Amino acid sequence: MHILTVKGLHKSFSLYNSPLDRLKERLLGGQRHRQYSAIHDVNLALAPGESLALIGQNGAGKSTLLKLITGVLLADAGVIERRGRITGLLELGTGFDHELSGMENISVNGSLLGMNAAEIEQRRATIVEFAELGDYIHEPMRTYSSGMMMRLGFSIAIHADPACFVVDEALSVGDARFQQKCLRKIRDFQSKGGSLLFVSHDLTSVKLLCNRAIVLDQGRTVFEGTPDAAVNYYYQVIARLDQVEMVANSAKNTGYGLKNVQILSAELQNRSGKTESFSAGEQAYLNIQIIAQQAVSDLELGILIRDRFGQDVFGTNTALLGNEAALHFSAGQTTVIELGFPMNLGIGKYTVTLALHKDMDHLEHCEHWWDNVLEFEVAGFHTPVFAGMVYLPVTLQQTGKRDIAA
Ligand SMILES: Nc1ncnc2c1ncn2[C@@H]1O[C@H](COP(=O)(O)OP(=O)(O)OP(=O)(O)O)[C@@H](O)[C@H]1O
Repeated sequence: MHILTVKGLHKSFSLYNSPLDRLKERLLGGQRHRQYSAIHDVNLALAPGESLALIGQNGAGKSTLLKLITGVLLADAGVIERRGRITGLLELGTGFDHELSGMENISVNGSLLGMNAAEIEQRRATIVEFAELGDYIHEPMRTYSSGMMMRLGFSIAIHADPACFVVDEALSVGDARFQQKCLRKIRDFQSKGGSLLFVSHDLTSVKLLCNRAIVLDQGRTVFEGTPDAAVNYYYQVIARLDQVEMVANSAKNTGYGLKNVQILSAELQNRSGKTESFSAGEQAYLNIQIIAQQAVSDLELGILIRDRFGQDVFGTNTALLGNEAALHFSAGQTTVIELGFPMNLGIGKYTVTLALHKDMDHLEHCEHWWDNVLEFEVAGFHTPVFAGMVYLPVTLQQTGKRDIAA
């Protein structure tokens, strides 16, 4: 049984060139606007305990979809079935009366979210405590900063006992410490079986918090899958590759790009030769074989290491390394490039992604992006034993020795 089902959802907006056109249309009649389809035939389903991310470029329709799901906007067509309360943090200030105090708004906003008077009173102290607004809780909300508004909005929404919690970019206005506190609260909510709908441009958070993701492009669902796969697809959307090329590439699973120059193979080695298992701190070599079908100059080679959760652990490229000599390839040429680095990573399994592109990143001119070309493991230590994800070569010095004055 799903807690949320969306079927055939459509939403368009009337766009006017100027406010005057809107007025003229009202007074004089005649059409002076054009329809813009912000959400087009979107379908999705969310099971209890599932966490779904919506990713896409600016204007893709993510916020509009969340507003339709939470009932802030009405759809033109389609069905939204909700089982259980859906609350969340949408556009800042939504659902607050700015002339009333924060304390009074707990009642206003709480009842909008579906809490009855008894529930609100029962949770009021917890909501106030979580929001950490001090005496400001008694001031009118028009005096609040956006961060303060976010604190109160988040606190009410998460304490409203939702079945599904919705988070839009609004979370990002909080300061870093409060954001971390919110993320901990979201994880706690998930661990108790709560579902999450999450919109963020922070793709690391998407991978960290969600187990499924949808890519929206111009109001349509263009991809649905694991967060890892969705993020990769999203990069392809940004790189504006055509659909046919994307499908063909994902079927072969050897990456995407123009492929005038492409990575043929890659291999990891230690001092003894080819291996997929390293000790922390051991010297590693990555050998990459590249073939050029056409002559291409000024290419950069990039490497990205991810952990088993798909989180980026380390990434760099020849441009960032300050390698003056970008790579040049002649037609029909095969090249082997070796990257050497100490494997200063903690115990665990990792993947290697490689890219050949122009400039600092692969978003504009991408010759080849090959996701998860290799897997390897760090098991054991060449360094002193350490905890965590990276090895930092710590030095120790005892300085400033002084007797404490009697
Ligand atoms: N009230 C509105 N009136 C007219 N057009 C709107 C309205 N709200 C959204 N749109 C348009 O609908 C499209 C989708 O907007 P939406 O805010 O949902 O995108 P988004 O994916 O959330 O983008 P972002 O990442 O920038 O927040 C955009 O082209 C936007 O201009």
